[in-house]
Amino acid sequence: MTSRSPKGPRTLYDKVFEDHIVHEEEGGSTLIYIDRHLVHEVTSPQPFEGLKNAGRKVRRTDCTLATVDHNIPTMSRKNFKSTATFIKEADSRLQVQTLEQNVKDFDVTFFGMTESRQGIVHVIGPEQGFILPGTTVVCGDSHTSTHGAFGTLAFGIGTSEVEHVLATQTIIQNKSKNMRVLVEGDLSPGITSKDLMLHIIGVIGTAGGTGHVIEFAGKAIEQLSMEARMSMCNMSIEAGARAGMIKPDQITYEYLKGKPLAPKGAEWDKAVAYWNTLHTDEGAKFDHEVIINASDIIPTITWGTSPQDALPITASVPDPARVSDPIKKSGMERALKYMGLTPGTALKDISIDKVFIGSCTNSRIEDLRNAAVVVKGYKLADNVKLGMVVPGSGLVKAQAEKEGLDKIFEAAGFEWREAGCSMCLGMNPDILDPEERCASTSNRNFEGRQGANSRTHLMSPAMAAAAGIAGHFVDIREHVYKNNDSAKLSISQEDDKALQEHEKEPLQPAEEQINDIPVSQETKIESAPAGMKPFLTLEGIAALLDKANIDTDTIIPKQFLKTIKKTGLKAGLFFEWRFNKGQEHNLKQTDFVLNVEPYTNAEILVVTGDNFGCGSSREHAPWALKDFGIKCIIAPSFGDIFYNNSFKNGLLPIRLDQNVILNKLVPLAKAGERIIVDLPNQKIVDTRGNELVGHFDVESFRKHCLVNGLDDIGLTLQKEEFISKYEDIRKEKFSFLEGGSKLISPVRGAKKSPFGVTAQEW
Ligand SMILES: CC(C)[C@H](C(=O)O)[C@@H](O)C(=O)O
Ligand code: SF4
Repeated sequence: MTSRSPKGPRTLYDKVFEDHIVHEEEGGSTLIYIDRHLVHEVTSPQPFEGLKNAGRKVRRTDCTLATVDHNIPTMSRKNFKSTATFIKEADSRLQVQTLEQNVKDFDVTFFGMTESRQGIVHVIGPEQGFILPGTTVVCGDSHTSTHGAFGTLAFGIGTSEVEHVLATQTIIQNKSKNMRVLVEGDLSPGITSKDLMLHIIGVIGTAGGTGHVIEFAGKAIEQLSMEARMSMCNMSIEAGARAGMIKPDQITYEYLKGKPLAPKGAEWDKAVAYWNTLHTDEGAKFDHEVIINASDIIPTITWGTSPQDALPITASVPDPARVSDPIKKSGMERALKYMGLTPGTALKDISIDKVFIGSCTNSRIEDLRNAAVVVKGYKLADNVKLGMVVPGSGLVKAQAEKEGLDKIFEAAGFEWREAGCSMCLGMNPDILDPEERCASTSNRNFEGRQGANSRTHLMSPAMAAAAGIAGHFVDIREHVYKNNDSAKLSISQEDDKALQEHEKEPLQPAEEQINDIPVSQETKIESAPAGMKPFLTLEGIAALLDKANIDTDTIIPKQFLKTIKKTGLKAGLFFEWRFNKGQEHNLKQTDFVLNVEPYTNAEILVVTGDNFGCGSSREHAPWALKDFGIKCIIAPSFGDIFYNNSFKNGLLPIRLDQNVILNKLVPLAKAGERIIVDLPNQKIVDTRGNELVGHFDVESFRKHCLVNGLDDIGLTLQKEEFISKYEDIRKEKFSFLEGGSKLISPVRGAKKSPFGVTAQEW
């Protein structure tokens, strides 16, 4: 088994993956080198603590760049004195201060709150030229996929993997499958890459890309700007993909040339010569291909609680009565109830309470320009309580102010804020009140995402801005622009009619996520290091979750991510489902399965729907499940990052065919009977010894680690010889990557920041 593709034409993904192989393990796992590691405050406290405890250092500080974004308030920093006084919320403050301390202790380049290069982690990296074509990029954040716009292999990782990368500059990976989304033809005027991506997710579904790396290709993609490409690749994770990629081209090079960390002179020429080889060869095979006709796409927004609930703006709220699949039907009913919507209502008739323009999907300068041109000369509608514009970085903010965009927004009644994640997930004070409806340019509309019981509709910046002006959703093509040259865009009635009938069934998710290797040989039990308990046989009660697309925001909402520890997360598990706010805001337990006897003692979750653990990379999800007592989850498919994170925490995720789950396991779960999961023999039996599942797949390396309770940082460090050999070759072949974030320098007049690090202005 090798992760190298056979001789012959290769895809863009094959090429980048193969150029980073440090060592191939038995059984298909591969150690790959990581060129760029972005770090933020939410997923880094535990890894840095892990390094400290083990006496390890950050292997390549030049390959690492940190900032603060999720927790920070977005109000004016004019009177900023210190983090201690500026961040009022204690847990948020502690997380930010912990990173401030860690970057000092580990000598990591950091854009803190006192300087203009701070911003959302996925905005600041490209802005500096830190992200270069052909590199491998990771971050403890699912939207790392953004950087695939440069032809990088970029993906989100869990907190354990953050520690692994900090310590070893490598990561253990299984090669994903290749998928291509070919977007043929031209996008119509006014249609953005956000509309295109929402449309694609609506077509393939949130599990459509699971186990794959998607390459976006075709004429419509080639015509997109770098910022528009980033918005698209950003949401590859919402399509379930490991990563999204677009081949680098002239547009990429023009964007990069002159950026502070982009190669210069002869190194630039050497880099471009390499980058020009980064494309899918003629005749290369994709495991899966989807063809989209760009001219089919009209402005698209979401109506439900999953990004795949996307419809053209001309459509109406869908009717569950027309859906036959019982899991889909009940999911849809639940979403409509949550969103407070009635089937048949025209999307354009839905009124809104708030507008959020920001997030790593749509907070770059082009996004702000597109929104500003819409609001220019208008005021927010009377029913709109708040419109917020949150630039992606201090540099975006400065550029927008130079162009006068802030004044346009403020004149219309929008609030102009400082850079950060803000209301995309509301870890800071920017949240919606219960039942408030928001036109949002972010990427996730999960239950509770922007605040408990909040209602999020995803759309492009221009559409969100127009909704703010009108007070309800509008078709941007009908917007009348004031004081500028943008003409009203025309709608082809025919196109609209065809698109109204949009209830397309998402494609089935890939039948297997990763090539599992059944293990026939006996697994040798080695003694486990302290911390991870070996996983052998588990006997326990199974609780049933009859739902698809259970995202990690639902498993553990954002307010529980502010911890700097891995423990004590049980209280937050399925928080919105397990608790209701009673009178005087006392928490009351609901009749959610884990609150009901005997399932309060469940050790196994049996999930009937696809894509359990989709969405965010938060390793807090497996931590919370483990803390509750869950040790094994059985589902038809899992979100890739969650699947990975589970193994790192001794939690066994098992993928089984939906029919097997329904026929063999659901009856026992409903009866509250115990089942036995036998990992060494890879089977499931009942307490009388009857076989329920004769064989389940699990990759041999993962099984080995679980059965032996092994820490994979220790294992990787034993490969030091291979890592340093790779680094020697890299220094020659990819000399233009050397130096990295260490080449960032403070400018003249830089001031000392309150925590003693020189503020870096640019
Ligand atoms: C906090 C972080 C782990 C998370 C992610 O991985 O996506 C966040 O950025 C999000 O958008 O939910
Ligand atoms: S998705 Fe939202 S919370 Fe996550 S990194 Fe992007 S802006 Fe931040």
